[in-house]
Amino acid sequence: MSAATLSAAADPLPVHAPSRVWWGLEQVPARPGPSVVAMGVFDGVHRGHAAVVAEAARLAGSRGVRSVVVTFDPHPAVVLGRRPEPDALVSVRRRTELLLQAGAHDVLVLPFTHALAAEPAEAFAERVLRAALDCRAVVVGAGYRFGAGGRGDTATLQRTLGPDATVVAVAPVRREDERCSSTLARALAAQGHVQALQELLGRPHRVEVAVRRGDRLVADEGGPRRGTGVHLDPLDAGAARLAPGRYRARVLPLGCDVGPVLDVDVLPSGAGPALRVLTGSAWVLAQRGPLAVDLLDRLDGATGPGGRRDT
Ligand SMILES: Cc1cc2nc3c(=O)[nH]c(=O)nc-3n(C[C@H](O)[C@H](O)[C@H](O)COP(=O)(O)O)c2cc1C
Ligand SMILES: Nc1ncnc2c1ncn2[C@@H]1O[C@H](COP(=O)(O)OP(=O)(O)OP(=O)(O)O)[C@@H](O)[C@H]1O
Repeated sequence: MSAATLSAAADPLPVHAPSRVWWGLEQVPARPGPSVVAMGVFDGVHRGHAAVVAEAARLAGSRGVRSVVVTFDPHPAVVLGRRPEPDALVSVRRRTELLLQAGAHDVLVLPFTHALAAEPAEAFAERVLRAALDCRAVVVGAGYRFGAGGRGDTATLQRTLGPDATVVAVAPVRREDERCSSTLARALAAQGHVQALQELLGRPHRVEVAVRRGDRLVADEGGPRRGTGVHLDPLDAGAARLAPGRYRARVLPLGCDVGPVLDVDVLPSGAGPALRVLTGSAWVLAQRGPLAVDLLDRLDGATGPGGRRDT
């Protein structure tokens, strides 16, 4: 379909309208305007995901329409019992932010339920992509499967959306010799390989925290040692459990892009990472709002994949 045909279609939401996040299909406006859709889970928004979202944004831009990411939460593998526990790399709220930063105009978060898992791929493409989102093109990674039994693929999308629709399969983005995936990213986080994780994500892995006030243990002047510092509470339980240990991290007021590099402990804990800064406590306590902790290096001897030291 030509750009002219697409722009001639009724579009009550102009392409320059502010970005939106729709929490469920019921929040999608009745006539959202034509779209280019990128589809998948996108936990952590790694470089492979970013390539898919960027391709959707590029196609949408060339056609004068909006790009919409359709994402599922919780992860189908968790809902279907293929993974034992919720272990997302980032919360779904942060995921939506990262998807918008990667170039999506809008994000549709669909609750993944057993009922949805049973829906055939064709029915999903018809109901959500075509009817709700007026989708003119779909972008997924090569080999992406969806729908009941995982039977939907790019051929299913082409057949259901018709010959005028464009279906793009993005070639696998790799880190070293491995395909980037959220599974790999979660494994690197769990092993504390934060440098490798940064290469995979294209940015440092971030944990957002609140400073626990009135709980300062011991002043850190005189050098870091266990039992000193300020506790930081993760803002949401979505972050995958990071390997306990000592890290070097850039600590930033949320929304800013400058801040000091501090030593941070990730403490063993039952419910996600609880953190403690060991240096710069005075700076941390002087901050008013929540902080972002961008993990840069492991300081206590973790080795990278293949035996390479991560520090
Ligand atoms: C619309 C839709 C999207 C899906 N997307 C994903 C996905 O992104 N990643 C994933 O692992 N499974 C996804 N699934 C789950 C599988 O495709 C499939 O439903 C699941 O493997 C259930 O298979 P079963 O019927 O053999 O149990 C999706 C399912 C549906 C219905
Ligand atoms: N390395 C990659 N290169 C290109 N596209 C990718 C890559 N990884 C995932 N995609 C695509 O990005 C979208 C979202 O990916 P999705 O989260 O479903 O897969 P994933 O990263 O392999 O996650 P998981 O490991 O949890 O299954 C899908 O369309 C998927 O095919």
